Amino acid sequence: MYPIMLKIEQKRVLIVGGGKVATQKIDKLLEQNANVCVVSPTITDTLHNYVLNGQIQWINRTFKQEDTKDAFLVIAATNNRSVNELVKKSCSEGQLINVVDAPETSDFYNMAVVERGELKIAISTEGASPTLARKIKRDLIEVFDDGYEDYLRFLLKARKKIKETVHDEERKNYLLNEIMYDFYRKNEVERERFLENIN
Ligand SMILES: C[C@@]1(CC(=O)O)c2cc3[nH]c(cc4nc(cc5[nH]c(cc(n2)[C@H]1CCC(=O)O)[C@@](C)(CC(=O)O)[C@@H]5CCC(=O)O)C(CC(=O)O)=C4CCC(=O)O)c(CCC(=O)O)c3CC(=O)O
Ligand SMILES: NC(=O)C1=CN([C@@H]2O[C@H](COP(=O)(O)OP(=O)(O)OC[C@H]3O[C@@H](n4cnc5c(N)ncnc54)[C@H](O)[C@@H]3O)[C@@H](O)[C@H]2O)C=CC1
Repeated sequence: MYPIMLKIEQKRVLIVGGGKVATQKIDKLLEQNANVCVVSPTITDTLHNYVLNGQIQWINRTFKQEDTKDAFLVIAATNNRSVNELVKKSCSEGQLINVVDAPETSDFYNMAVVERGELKIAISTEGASPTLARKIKRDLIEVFDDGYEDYLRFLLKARKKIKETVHDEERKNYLLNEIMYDFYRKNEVERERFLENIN
């Protein structure tokens, strides 16, 4: 499997089924501002709230093959294997599909993700053990604490300024490596000082 980051903002995502698993996937899609549409005769209370708040669209009935038309990405998340298979069959070659109970027929898997601002660490076991992926995520949450969010903002600023102001290649590389020291991650005052002294 080929790992990438996918821009999903405003893209049409169809979720078939409105249960526990659908809700878990939709939460993550909404965080990335996807345009989510759910087809299902029943939905969870959480999804109901999203409908009331205008955050998702809900088609209140069972799946029809034409529902997949116009979707960029599709998740078949019903508790009925043959319905999920039909959803997969209804997709065209170019559509990305995830079937929650049939990894072998999916184009992509969802990953366990640790987010610290711009830093995203995604874990996959390629379907072998989603629970291990979740466990590793919990371990990484401890290692990569909240501080990484500010640190990464600093790295972005510093990198930009170094590229704009330092033209000597050797010094540029020196400075880009210098900011990797934990010292800067842990100390805001040192970060400010570093930014002021770039020349
Ligand atoms: C292939 C994949 C396809 C996909 O869903 O994309 C898939 C498939 C299946 N999951 C199943 C079960 C569970 N999945 C979880 C949890 C997560 N599952 C996720 C991803 C993936 N799950 C993809 C591979 C990821 C990888 O391997 O790295 C995570 C990481 C991300 C996410 O869902 O967003 C998220 C944790 C996120 C977090 O904590 O951050 C739990 C635990 C829990 O819910 O607490 C259980 C119950 C325990 C168990 O069964 O192990 C079953 C059996 C269903 C059944 O028996 O009926 C199948 C189907 C099969 O294996 O055939
Ligand atoms: N990939 C993953 O991460 C995981 C996958 N699973 C699998 O996910 C599946 C769904 O699990 P849950 O969400 O817990 O089930 P659930 O019972 O909570 O929800 C099923 C949903 O599918 C809807 N549905 C049923 N027939 C439909 C149809 N013809 N058209 C549209 N919607 C329909 C139901 O109305 C309900 O909203 C299970 O088969 C399970 O094996 C379970 C755990 C994790």
